[in-house]
Amino acid sequence: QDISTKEKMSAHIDILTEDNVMLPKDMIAELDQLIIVSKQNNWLENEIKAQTLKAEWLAFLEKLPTASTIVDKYLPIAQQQKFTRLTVRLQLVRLSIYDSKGFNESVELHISQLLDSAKQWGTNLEAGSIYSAVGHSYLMHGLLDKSLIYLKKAYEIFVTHNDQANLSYALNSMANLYADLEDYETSIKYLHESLEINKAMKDKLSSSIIAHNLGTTYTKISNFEQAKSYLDESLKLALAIEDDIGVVWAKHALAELYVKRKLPREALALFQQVVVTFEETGENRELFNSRIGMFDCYVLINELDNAQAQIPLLESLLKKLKNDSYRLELDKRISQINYLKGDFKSAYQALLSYSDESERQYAKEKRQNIQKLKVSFDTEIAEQKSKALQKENELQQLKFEQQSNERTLWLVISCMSMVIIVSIVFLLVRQNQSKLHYKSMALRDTLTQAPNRRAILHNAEILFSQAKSEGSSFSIALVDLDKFKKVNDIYGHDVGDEVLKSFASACKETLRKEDNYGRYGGEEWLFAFNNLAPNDITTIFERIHKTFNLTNIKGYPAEKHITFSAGVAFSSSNKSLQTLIGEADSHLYKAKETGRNRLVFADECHLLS
Ligand SMILES: Nc1nc2c(ncn2[C@@H]2O[C@H](COP(=O)(O)OP(=O)(O)OP(=O)(O)O)[C@@H](O)[C@H]2O)c(=O)[nH]1
Repeated sequence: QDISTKEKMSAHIDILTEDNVMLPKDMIAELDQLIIVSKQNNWLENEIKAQTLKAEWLAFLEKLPTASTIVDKYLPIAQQQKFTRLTVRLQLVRLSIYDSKGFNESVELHISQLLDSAKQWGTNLEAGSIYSAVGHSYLMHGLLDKSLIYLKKAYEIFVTHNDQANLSYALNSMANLYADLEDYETSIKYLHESLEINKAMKDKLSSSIIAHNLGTTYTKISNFEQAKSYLDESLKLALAIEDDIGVVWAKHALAELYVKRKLPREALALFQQVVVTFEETGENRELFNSRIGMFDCYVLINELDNAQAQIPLLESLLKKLKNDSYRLELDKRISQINYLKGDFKSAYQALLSYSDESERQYAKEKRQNIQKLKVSFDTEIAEQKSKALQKENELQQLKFEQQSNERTLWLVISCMSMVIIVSIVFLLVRQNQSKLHYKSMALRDTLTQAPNRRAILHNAEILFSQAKSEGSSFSIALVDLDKFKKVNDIYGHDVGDEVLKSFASACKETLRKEDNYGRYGGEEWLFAFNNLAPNDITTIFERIHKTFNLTNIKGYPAEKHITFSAGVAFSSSNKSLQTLIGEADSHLYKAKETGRNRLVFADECHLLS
């Protein structure tokens, strides 16, 4: 392999990580080589990558102390260098090491840390690996409900990513779980699925392990035919890949199957083979189990001396194992062999010891179960608490969102209210304005914009009453434009209109605020004055006359003057306004009669200049 550059070596280690075919010992040898090269070149990431893969393999081969040394050294470095994926993998190796020491608080703590980091990975493969390892760990410690939760989580992630290798591992763990629940049918179903995947991947090592599991499970349900076929397959695969441990395990399982099938000689032959290997590898647990198997076989074929010969060997193994359940197994056999050999006293003593040990173990197991339940219960409570906290946070968040929505709603409502209020105010103002407009229209002459007949009569009435109550003088003047018909006839009605407008403007410009005037009808105008002497009235009309004739009237020749005539009447004690107007009218008539362009009072006349 070309490992001449850092990148090439890294890619090569990735290929090794995916490799399912290589023999374990070749894999370890290759990794050791890569570790040396990366150390020489200072390729730290490659070194950790290779060490991680090596630790995974060692843990898988149950070489836990060596795996542990690697994890202790490289996990802190991976964390420090922020090699997150490698960190997760090393943490999982550490979990499997802790697992082997039994369920305790450090396992629980490690699991909760791993689950925390799994959350950060979402549905990535890393999260799947964590869930799978956690599920496996719970499974090992008999916490089956928890195990199932995490194995299923892992299973879903692996299906999504189509990660066959991990999928088969999760399936295998699930199969073990159902076997523990004594639901062997489900267990076998998962094992078959897992085996198919591994066969498709040509992963002989995993296939051998799963075939072994299938064989032992079929043994449990006494389906000896299937059991034999899968154990044979497992043995064949293990031999093909020179997996010594796999070979021994398969033979061991076959031997147990033969014991169950009451074929002690066949079983014995296999046990005799496996003990040699277990003695070499120092796997004392398996060695002990095999020697117990041999003992049982010798008893079955009635070779009691050979059976008895196993006892001291088992005793010395037990010293190394320091396991109470093995003590029980051994006491049972000691009692049995003494009984069979007729040494009833020793048999009885061994039975007593068996019974005491059994009682002690039962009590211990009970305590352990209680402890286990307690840990499980505490975890459950912690989980519930964290869930409650999460829910509370979610609620808080919702509340906050609701509040902000409410605030927005109120803002919208306030804005809308403001808009509505402004609109209403606007409409009210408009309405008021138009009311004023209509009011002004009702009191104003539309052509000249001067007060109309209604207005001038109304104003005159007010002034008249005021003068009466104050005892001041009040006078009325009725004015009529001279020969206005001619203006219309000669210059047109429009020009006539312009003349009327000019007269109105001349009046407005000239008169004081307190004087009142208005268009009485056609070209006739009514004026109402308070506190004015005839002279004052004359001055006013002179001024109006002047202003009127100085005004440039559109369509009317400037040199041609328009004159007007007026009849003035003064109030006296009991005259009404109408009487006064009537008087003024007759004075106007007089003015017209006497030559126009003049003011006629009751007894005097004034010519306008
Ligand atoms: N252009 C115009 N003419 C009007 C209006 N109102 C009345 N007139 C005209 O004013 C004229 C009034 O004429 P008359 O009352 O006969 O008298 P006159 O021609 O003014 O002559 P004297 O009053 O005798 O000086 C009529 O021809 C009306 O049609 C108006 O609003 N616009």
